[in-house]
Parts: sequence; C-alpha cells; structure tokens
Amino acid sequence: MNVREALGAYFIMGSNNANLDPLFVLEQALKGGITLFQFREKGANAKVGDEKVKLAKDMQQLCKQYNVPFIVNDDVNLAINIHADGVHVGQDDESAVNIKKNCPSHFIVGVSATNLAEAKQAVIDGADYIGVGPIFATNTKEDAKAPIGLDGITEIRDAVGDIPMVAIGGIKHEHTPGIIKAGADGVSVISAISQAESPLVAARDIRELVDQHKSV
Ligand SMILES: Nc1nc(C(F)(F)F)ncc1COP(=O)(O)OP(=O)(O)O
Ligand SMILES: [Mg+2]
Repeated sequence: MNVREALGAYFIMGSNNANLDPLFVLEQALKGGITLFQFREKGANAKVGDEKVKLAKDMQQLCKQYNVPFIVNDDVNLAINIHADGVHVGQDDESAVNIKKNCPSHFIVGVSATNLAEAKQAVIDGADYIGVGPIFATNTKEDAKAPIGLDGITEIRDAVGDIPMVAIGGIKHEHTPGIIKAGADGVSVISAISQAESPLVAARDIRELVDQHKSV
C-alpha cells in the first residue's frame, strides 16, 4: 500500500459517531471515495467485547469490498487478531516501537502528534505515518488538546521531512485546500462525513478537493 496516497481522504468512525447505522454510513463513505478507514470505537456508548469485534469485522469486510485499507484505533490486539491493515496509536497508547517489533512487517503503524517533539519522536520510532492535530477545535474527541492550526502543520512538516502526514481535528471539506497547501498529505475526518446529511456526498466532496490539490 502507498501510505501517502492512502492518507488523502481518511475517514474515522465508531458506532457512536453516527446517528444512522454505522455500516450504512461507512458504505456511503466508501462509495463517495474515501481512501482509508479507521475503526475508532471509544467514548460514550461504545461497543465492547464480542459486539465490538463483530462491528470491526463487518466494517473490515465492507472496506475489503471497496479495496480500502482498514486501520484499528488504539486496540493493537484486535488489529492483529482480525488481520487489519494496521493500527493507529496516540501518545497514551502502546508505543510504535513495540508494535513494529511484534507485528507483521506489512502492518501500518500510525502515530498521533500534537507538537514538534511528538512528531520527531514518531519518526524515530518508525511510524509509517503521523496524524497531526487537532488543527481546529473539535467536539468529537473529549480530551483533545489546543488546536495547532495550519501553521502547526507547516511547522511540523518542515521539521519531520517527507514522512506521510495527515491532518486531524475539526476539519470540514472546505479546509482541504489550505491543509494540503500547509504540507499535509491528506485530511482525516469523523463528523464531516459521519454527521453529514449525505455521507456519500460529503466523502466525494472531500476526495475531489484532495485529488485536485494534492496533484499541484
Ligand atoms: N485517532 C487518531 N487518528 C489520527 C489519524 F492520523 F488517523 F488521522 N490522528 C490522531 C488520532 C488521535 O489518536 P489519539 O491521540 O490516540 O486519540 P484517540 O485514541 O482518542 O483517537
Ligand atoms: Mg488513541
């Protein structure tokens, strides 16, 4: 998988991010052209145990039908057990060094970075991509830090070289051109698609803007 290309239109969702059936929302987003999906089942009313595993497998199956890689957030064991394409971890999760040591070589490891130091460390630890943010204020992640803005993207890009990098946090589709111009390889969203009147149209709009601005 070309990770940089996959980061273009990165949809993240758990069952509590959508008012509609999460499988319906995911399929609409896949039809709209998302390039990567992250299963992030956490927070209020999140599924646990067998229900969580079943939802993960059902979502993974949908992603396979549309040839879109499937990443699991936080839960490394789940990612390994269901043969996901990779895992995304933050500063309070398992370290990328350990995951890289214990997982198959093709396994993609994404790491969150909210500042320069974390971004540089993620590169040293062997992350395959970094998720930088929050770019803007967000209600989706309860413990989100202060937004770093577009300047934060550029500052981190200038420091980390050409590691694949996606922006996250309060992103709406109209933010896409500025985010790509600031140095990110793509945008990751939750509510912009999961709460949209038409998740298909929302995903398509983001994908079109990414494709338009990434190529310049
Ligand atoms: N889940 C994420 N995905 C990305 C991605 F790069 F994929 F866009 N970037 C950042 C995060 C945030 O990760 P983390 O700091 O561990 O918080 P949480 O586990 O609550 O999401
Ligand atoms: Mg996490």
